[in-house]
Parts: sequence; structure tokens; C-alpha cells
Amino acid sequence: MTKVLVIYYSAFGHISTLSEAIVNGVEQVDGVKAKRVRIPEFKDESICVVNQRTNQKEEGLGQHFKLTKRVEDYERVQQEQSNIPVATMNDLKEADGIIWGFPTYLGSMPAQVKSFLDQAGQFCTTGELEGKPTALFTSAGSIHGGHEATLLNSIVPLLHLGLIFIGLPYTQNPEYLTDKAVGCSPYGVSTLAGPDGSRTPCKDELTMAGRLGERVARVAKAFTVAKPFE
Ligand SMILES: Cc1cc2nc3c(=O)[nH]c(=O)nc-3n(C[C@H](O)[C@H](O)[C@H](O)COP(=O)(O)O)c2cc1C
Repeated sequence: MTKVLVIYYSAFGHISTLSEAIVNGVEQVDGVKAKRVRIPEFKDESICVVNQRTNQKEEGLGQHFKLTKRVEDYERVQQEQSNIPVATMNDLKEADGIIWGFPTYLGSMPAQVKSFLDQAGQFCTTGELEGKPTALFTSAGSIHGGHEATLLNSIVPLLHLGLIFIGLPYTQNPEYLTDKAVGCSPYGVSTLAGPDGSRTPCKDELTMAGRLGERVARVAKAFTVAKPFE
């Protein structure tokens, strides 16, 4: 059985929703099983969405973000995710393919994810993740808020780990060839949350998320049979 790990961090649930579509796509491929895990949250005092409630007012630009409601959303979503196992270094070692999902924070990955990846840095010297197919999905507040930047700059640590990056090709994903506000690009899956987080992933984004899962699963399965790096 080929194992694909879908590993994610989600504050408000958009990434969590995409991760379910990705799992469904992975499991379209015979002989491939998905495991969904979440990257651990920081301790309370460093969680930026909680700090925003105490440090910012809902006036000026802050009105657009509906911060008080966002913290309520955050607390609800964390509760809903409490049954998803917390990711470990062992999960990475056991997987034949790894798909990472996280929101765009300042045009890059959240610190929670970077912290987890830094711990995985131990595998640079052991080579235990080398040759495994990998892919990315993200979510951003606004259309030009940096989802493509996040996908592109997040490839860098994955290459340090020796993972083999899988994108989302045009011919199989015509939905992103549009003038409408739809996420996804050749670099991976993405969705738009809207400034106040009220937009949820649309049908096209969920379809493309499924296809990315399936694509990684196909490559992971082929690699477990062919063992091209042994
Ligand atoms: C600290 C922080 C930084 C953010 N930075 C960006 C940003 O650079 N661009 C953007 O479009 N949205 C930004 N957002 C909005 C998030 O991308 C949005 O809340 C996220 O995509 C929702 O995903 P989730 O529901 O899985 O948490 C930021 C949010 C937070 C809390």
C-alpha cells in the first residue's frame, strides 16, 4: 500500500476544507491510502490571530477583517480539528508522498509551518525524505495577497529536503484559465478566503485540489514500484 501524507495548518478552516478534497483525490488511485495530519499550533501567547483581538481595534482597515468574529471562527475551527492527529516527524518518514497545505501569511508560510519544517531539517543529512513526490496548497485573503508567492517560496525548503515537486498543469486544470476570482495556478492549489474570511473554497478549486491529490498519489505509487532512486 502506498501512503500519501496530507499535512496542513489551518486557522479558519479554508485549508482544512481543501485538505479533505485532496484526501479524496489521493484515494481515487487504487492501492494508495491518504493520512491527514495537522501541524501543531503554537502556545497561546504566540498565536497571531489571538493576539490581533487584544492588540487591534475594529476601525479603519481593521473593519474589513472583522477581528472579533475571526477569533470566534478560529476557536471553533480549532475545536472541529481536534480529532485530526497532530503531525510527527515519523509521519514524514513513513509517507511515500507528502502534500503540504497552509494559509498565506505575509506572502509566505505561517511560522507554525516553518517551525515544523525546521525540525524536519534533520532529514537533510539522513536523506530519509529524498525522492518522495510533494506538492503544495494555500489560501489567501485577497486575489493579489500572495498565494502564488507563497507556493513559489515554499518550494525552497522542500527542495532542501530532497522532495520532488509536483505542480498543477494547465491542460488538466482548465478551470484556472479564467478571468474570474478563482485560485490555483501551475504552482499548486489555492483558494481565496476574502478579507474577512467569509468566502469558502469554490467547486472549481475543490475539483483542482482533488486532481492534485490524485497526481501526487499516481507518482508516489509509481515510485514505490519502480524505486527510481535506489
Ligand atoms: C498573520 C496573518 C497574515 C496574513 N497575511 C496575508 C497575506 O499576506 N496575504 C493575504 O492575502 N492574506 C493574508 N492573511 C489572510 C489569510 O491568508 C487567511 O486568513 C487564510 O488564507 C485563511 O486560511 P485558513 O482558513 O485555512 O486559516 C493573513 C492572515 C494572518 C492571520
